[in-house]
Amino acid sequence: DDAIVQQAVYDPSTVDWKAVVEACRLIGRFEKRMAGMIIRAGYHDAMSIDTACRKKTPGSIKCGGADASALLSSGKTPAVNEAKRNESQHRSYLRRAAKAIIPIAQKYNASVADTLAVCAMAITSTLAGASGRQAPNMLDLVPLRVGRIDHAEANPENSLLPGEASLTQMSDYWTARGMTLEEGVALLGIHALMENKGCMVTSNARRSAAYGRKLVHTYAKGANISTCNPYGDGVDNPAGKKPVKGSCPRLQMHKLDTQFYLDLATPTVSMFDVKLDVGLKDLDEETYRVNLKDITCSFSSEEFRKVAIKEASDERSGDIEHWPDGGWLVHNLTGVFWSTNNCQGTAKDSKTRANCNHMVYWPYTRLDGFMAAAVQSPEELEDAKPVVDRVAASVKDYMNGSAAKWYLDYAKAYAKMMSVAADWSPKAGFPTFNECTAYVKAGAKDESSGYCKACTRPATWETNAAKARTALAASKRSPGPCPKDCVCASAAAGRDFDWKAMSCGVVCVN
Ligand code: HEM
Repeated sequence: DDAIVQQAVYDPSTVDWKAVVEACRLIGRFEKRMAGMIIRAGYHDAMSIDTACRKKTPGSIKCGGADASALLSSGKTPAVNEAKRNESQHRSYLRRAAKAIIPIAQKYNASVADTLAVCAMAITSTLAGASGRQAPNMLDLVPLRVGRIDHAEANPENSLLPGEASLTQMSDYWTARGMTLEEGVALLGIHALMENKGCMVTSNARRSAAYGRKLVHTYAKGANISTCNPYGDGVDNPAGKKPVKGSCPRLQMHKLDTQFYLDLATPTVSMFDVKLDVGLKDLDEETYRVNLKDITCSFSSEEFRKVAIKEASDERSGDIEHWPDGGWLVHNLTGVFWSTNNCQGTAKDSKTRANCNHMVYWPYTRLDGFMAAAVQSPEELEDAKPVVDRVAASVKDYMNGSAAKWYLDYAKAYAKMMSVAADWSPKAGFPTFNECTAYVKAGAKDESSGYCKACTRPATWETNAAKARTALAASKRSPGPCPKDCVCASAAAGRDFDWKAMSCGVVCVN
């Protein structure tokens, strides 16, 4: 019956979006690294698209898109579980994002896909921005449509761009997904958030036999190593200490500005492969100690650092083979190496010189390195000139332009990316983020409408970071069966949601 199906349609206008945004910001304030992880999760969710499939069957949910399948798909193999794929392994970021996002969606009766899109755009405001300011909330810059429908079925495998792709492949990749190359370049500026930007303070970086003679974060025995973002193991720095300011001019951790483009435009950039094929348990004591520092350095909260230390020590003692999905150190990164020679005053371009005050080694992807080459040494690239020129023009634009311009372009591109292949509810629309505060609660069912009864916001609504902590801790529970009194699941029948794989929470709030 049409009327009943219509009733079951997801209506994003009933969601208290302002509260959703606030909840996302609490997550970011609790652990700054969660910003990068959630932003990356949004990207992986939205752009895992089988473009041939989409061409053949436009709008088919099986072809991929921003449907929260990155967070909801479950199963034993990568084919049916996006979190188990290679590209999802790094620090288990998809799992961490799922644990933060799903409870928020449940609480506010929003789709998980919408919650992920909204959070990924709002959480930027928990990071430092350009010139000592706070980075903007991207939702303040552009409107974001809501009404995405969730699908717990995994999006197609092998549909994300590998880190070693060429510029031509990158151009084709974005174009096939309805995005422009320029939008892709604007999005990649987010790689400013890649981990360990200036965490470690030492001049003793060296080549390591254990790492195949690659330059890594390995240091001469007894080197005086300190971190700009002190970690909380209680040995070198007191637990929970905030990142140091002032004495660490190279610290870029948790800072969202145009540093990515400035780096790409730094003279004497070169790339090398870091094949981390040695597990923690095979490292000598000194190297292990430094690696531990390095690992914990990129987290801002004591809680996440403790987990990182525990998991590293479990891996070292052989209790877990890898952490926790088999992805601890096995991912292959391409390092991008900047000589600082030209920073001492020989560089012709004063703007560039002024901005190359970073460590000699920061991790970026090989693709990022190719983008640097488009600016530095285009003759070395095999890509067609128009592609190289377009990449170089965009990079230079952001290098020379104001951060405000990049923020705006990035926000536009991110909102578009989260929308191009979404499956929309007929009630999709643009929220003002100031809508009603009503939401549904578990247990009671309004017989006349078939929905859960609306209820008012409890007086004890969470307004502080301590509560975000609780939410995170609670979210570590694996999804259980629907509570007995949760009679509202049927209200979501029209939403094509896999209730077996997930808890019933998208409708029912515990
Ligand atoms: C299109 C080509 C892209 C490639 C090849 C790529 C690849 C990668 C790789 C290899 C890493 C590092 C992981 C590691 O250390 O093992 C990374 C990190 C990251 N990527 Fe991308 N990425 C791409 C696009 C994007 C886009 C469009 C976004 C979002 C707008 C994004 C957001 C991030 C973030 C935030 C991180 C750091 C996450 C963290 O805190 O660990 N990436 N990416």
